[in-house]
Amino acid sequence: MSITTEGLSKRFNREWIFRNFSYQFNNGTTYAITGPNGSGKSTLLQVLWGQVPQTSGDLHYTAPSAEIPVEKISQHIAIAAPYMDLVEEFTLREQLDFHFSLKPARGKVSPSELLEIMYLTHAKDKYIGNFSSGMKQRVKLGLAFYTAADLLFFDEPGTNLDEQAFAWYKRELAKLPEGVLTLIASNDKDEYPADCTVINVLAHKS
Ligand SMILES: Nc1ncnc2c1ncn2[C@@H]1O[C@H](COP(=O)(O)OP(=O)(O)OP(=O)(O)O)[C@@H](O)[C@H]1O
Repeated sequence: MSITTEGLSKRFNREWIFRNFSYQFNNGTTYAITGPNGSGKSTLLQVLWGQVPQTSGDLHYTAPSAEIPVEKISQHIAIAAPYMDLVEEFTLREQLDFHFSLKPARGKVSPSELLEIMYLTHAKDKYIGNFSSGMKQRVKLGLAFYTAADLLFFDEPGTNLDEQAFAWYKRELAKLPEGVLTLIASNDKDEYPADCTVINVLAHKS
């Protein structure tokens, strides 16, 4: 999967968040979206995954065989972001079953295997609403890593993770299969690979 933007622009009220952003995000590549608080990292990600409409410009998703229309892109993406909520009323096991009833798992990993991968088997019958913020973040990341998606979006992935969980996040990131396009919005260099392509939103304000 690749994403091509042509003159992509987003304005909230009178403020241009980014303007005339033309770029090709290539298949199998990892990108960091950087910029200070409020510069537009989350907005750019949300426009790129088709949730927030752009003010002007074009956005194209291309799979190896064909172009994918924006209304079908949700089948190809996985997202872990602070504003994407889990279902608080579900137990963890129910959350996993629900998620994988909507989207297939990467490498046919089973919910039990994913519980182990996330180091959360002990919490499988606990309600998500009673999880700590770090546990919730591990679930969001685990679901994103193990959904069979061509496009992965992470917004502030290290939020609330302790040292051990952060190391786990880095290991899982490094294990992603070739061919996955990964975008990471972050201001923390540790959250994205040192050799990835960095795009600073501030460079696209005009
Ligand atoms: N729905 C909205 N309506 C109006 N303004 C918005 C909306 N969403 C975001 N903004 C504004 O757009 C700007 C960019 O916000 P955004 O959340 O994309 O920044 P960010 O770089 O991700 O910030 P942070 O590092 O704090 O997460 C901010 O000024 C914000 O107030």
